[in-house]
Amino acid sequence: MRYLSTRGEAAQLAFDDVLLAGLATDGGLYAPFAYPHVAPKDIAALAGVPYADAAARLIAPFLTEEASRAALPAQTAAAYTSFRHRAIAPLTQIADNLFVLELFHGPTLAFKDLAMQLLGRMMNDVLEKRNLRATIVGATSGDTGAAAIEAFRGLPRVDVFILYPHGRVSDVQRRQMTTVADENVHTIALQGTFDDAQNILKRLFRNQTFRERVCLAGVNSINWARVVAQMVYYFTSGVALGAPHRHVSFAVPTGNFGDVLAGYIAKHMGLPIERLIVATNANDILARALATGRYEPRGVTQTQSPSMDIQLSSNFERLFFDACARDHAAVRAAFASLDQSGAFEIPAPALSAIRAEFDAMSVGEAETTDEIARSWRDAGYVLDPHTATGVRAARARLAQDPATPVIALSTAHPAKFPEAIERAIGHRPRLPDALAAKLEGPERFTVLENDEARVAAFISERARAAAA
Ligand SMILES: N[C@@H](CCOP(=O)(O)O)C(=O)O
Repeated sequence: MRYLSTRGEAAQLAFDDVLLAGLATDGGLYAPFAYPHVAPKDIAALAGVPYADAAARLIAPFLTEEASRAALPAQTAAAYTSFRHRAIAPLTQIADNLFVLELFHGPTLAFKDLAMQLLGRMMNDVLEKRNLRATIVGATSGDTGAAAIEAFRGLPRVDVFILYPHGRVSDVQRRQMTTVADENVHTIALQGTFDDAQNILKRLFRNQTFRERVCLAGVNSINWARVVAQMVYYFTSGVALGAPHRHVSFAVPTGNFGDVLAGYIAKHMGLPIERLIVATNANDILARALATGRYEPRGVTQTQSPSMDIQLSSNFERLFFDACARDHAAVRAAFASLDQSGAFEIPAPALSAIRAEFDAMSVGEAETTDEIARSWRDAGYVLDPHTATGVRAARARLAQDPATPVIALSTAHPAKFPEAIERAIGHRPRLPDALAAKLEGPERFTVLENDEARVAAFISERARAAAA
């Protein structure tokens, strides 16, 4: 399998190079030339298979080098040992045909661990094989940062710099990043929004001199390996509910569009998915884009689901690329228009293609609180505020099509957002003891203004790859 940039002007790469490259040099995102097909008998054969083995089977066709394919089973086996649930991603039913896929049993209590624990191992192996160092820079609205830090802390070949929006993540999310003492971890509180942080990150990737000097690598879902690792739980949960013999729908709380894109990849590999339902909070660019055909970010609104306080959803570019029949010029024109005039129109055939597979729904603050209270009252189940948007959207889908099961992705543990939970149900969920103890340490972070040059200088001064 080889990879091409959505914008068509960067070198075509093998998987291991894509893993280290992050964003393509032309500003596009890497995508595989084709999605590997999984035959119905091979989907059925995943029933009862341990999660790590299923991951190795499903991810292998995306790798280019034979040696990397050979190393994969050991990497997936190691990646999921730190999870607190034997099933890794268990399903819980909370209403008729409504299931919650619990993706928060990893070390940082969010779905990001499912991919990041594997990515850390894959990247480290490639760096060792090539005798290289890397400087990982990541942008986070709350969960990616902690997961990346946990996956890369203490690794001798890697320095990690995480940019988060100052004052816009929960206390638990912040402490998960700032109480880590390892010297290769640097946490930057950016005076801006997540979109500002991600914009800086993308500009750093397009600054060839900086990119080469620090051996820049990325772990956001701009990195294809993140998306591919997240595709696995769509298969395992779909199979648990009867795939390939039965269709299922998925409701996915969405900010940067990486998680729901992983569902789209699973569908294009052969998993029988009826609908992919995008759930957003008040930051509703995706719901508006699907409804109107105009992709137009507005100012970011702060909500009780901070990880989704995003207006510029990076991975929408990969979907748009496919929806435009992989026309690089159309992608370049759309994203140039976004840069220059702040919006682009989705061409009619592309919009129809997207609407054929996706629904979208924006869930407001009051509805989110109401959904947390309802699921607790009716099912005795505590949803985190992000998951609540997904469950709300799943209920709306079930009202239209009660016969097809809907799996709502539970993206984070409720204990990461105690205030939101207390507001809805009157008490705070407990953090798992091991994590609570870790968060007690002193905090270490640097506040930087929203300025690319300041951030670049901060990183250059500290990145060991730059000094080598
Ligand atoms: N919601 C994310 C934002 C970054 O998303 P990613 O999937 O591209 O890493 C977060 O919690 O940080």
